Amino acid sequence: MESCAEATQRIARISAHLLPPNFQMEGSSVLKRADCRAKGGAPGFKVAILGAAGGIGQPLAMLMKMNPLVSVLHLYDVVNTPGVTADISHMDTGAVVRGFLGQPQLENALTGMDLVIIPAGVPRKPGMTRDDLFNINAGIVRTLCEGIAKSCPKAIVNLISNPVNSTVPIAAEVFKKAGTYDPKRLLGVTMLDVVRANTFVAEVLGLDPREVDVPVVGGHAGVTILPLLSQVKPPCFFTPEETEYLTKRIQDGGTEVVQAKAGIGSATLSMAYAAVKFADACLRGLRGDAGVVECSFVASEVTELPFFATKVRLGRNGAEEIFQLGPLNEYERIGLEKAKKELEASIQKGVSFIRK
Ligand SMILES: NC(=O)c1ccc[n+]([C@@H]2O[C@H](COP(=O)([O-])OP(=O)(O)OC[C@H]3O[C@@H](n4cnc5c(N)ncnc54)[C@H](O)[C@@H]3O)[C@@H](O)[C@H]2O)c1
Ligand SMILES: O=C(O)C[C@H](O)C(=O)O
Repeated sequence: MESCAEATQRIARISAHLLPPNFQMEGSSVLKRADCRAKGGAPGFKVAILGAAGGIGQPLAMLMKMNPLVSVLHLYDVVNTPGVTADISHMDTGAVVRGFLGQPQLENALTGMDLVIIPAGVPRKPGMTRDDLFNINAGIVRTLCEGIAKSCPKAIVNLISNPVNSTVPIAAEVFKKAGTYDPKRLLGVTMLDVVRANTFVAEVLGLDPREVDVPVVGGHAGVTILPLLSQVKPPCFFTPEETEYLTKRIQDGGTEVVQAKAGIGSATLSMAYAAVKFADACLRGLRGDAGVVECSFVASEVTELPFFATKVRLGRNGAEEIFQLGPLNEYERIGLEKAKKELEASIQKGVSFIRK
């Protein structure tokens, strides 16, 4: 007759074999890495998502698990990562998934990472601006970036948390303080503006959005989002009414979603899609692919401001080349002046938050 202790040991042995080898929670006693045949040694990059249990974090984690360039995926949040990690680890794709819960596990979540994607922080509710998120999200971004400076100072950082126009300068100041700042490796994610611009322009022109390329420059809030409709590919012409409609719709795209969600939050699914599109471009750059170009909010000398979103070429070191704005029409020149005015204040607010 099997004793109670023997039965417990037998069940533990069976469980260890039933659990997928690519699921691990930091501190888990059920399955030790040593018990697994899979060691996560497949070629590819190590990616961490900070804020992985959130509205963006979950679909982003799912899509990154599907990315063949990712060999190891670390999911960090202050809540709910055990469930998200268990769930995503059942996907039969190559990346090994590990979950990390709470501040004491931040260091392990970050150690050895090539790319860190940050969608941690609170989202907007109707009636709020992105700047209204500053008070909460600035502190979150500071803490996470201190962790990056300590545990993976060479990682490329994709910063999604709003207000991006201020959180990127905050991250830069944290890295400067730690002595690890490399401007090429810190990228504010403005890809959703490009994704929206491609979609809305394609709608107006009657084209497939996948054939359309709209540069969106400036920053990521209201008038700082500046679509350059005069530079759309394929080359096309817009009436003044179309230009006004498209510019406003692209600038207010985030608010359109916030209002439609009516208090539940802001864009999550389209953002996860955009974040993966951008992260994939960063990974292709890291791999050494030639000609990887996307828009991003980065340290820049394109204008007199210290940060600005333009097209950048992504390479082994991050944003290796920053492209100039190119020829602007009168409408865009006026938009640029408005964008710079608001951006300057947002950047300064971020810098002061750390320097004060
Ligand atoms: N850059 C963009 O284009 C863009 C687009 C959409 C949303 N956003 C921003 O992304 C952020 C997240 O949006 P969401 O809809 O996923 O919000 P959410 O509230 O659904 O998820 C945020 C997650 O962050 C986690 N979090 C909070 N503090 C943390 C900390 N200190 N460390 C780690 N994780 C922490 C929360 O637990 C939560 O799981 C918001 O600031 C939002 O405004 C940016
Ligand atoms: O609008 C928001 O608050 C979220 C995000 O910045 C967006 O553009 O959808």
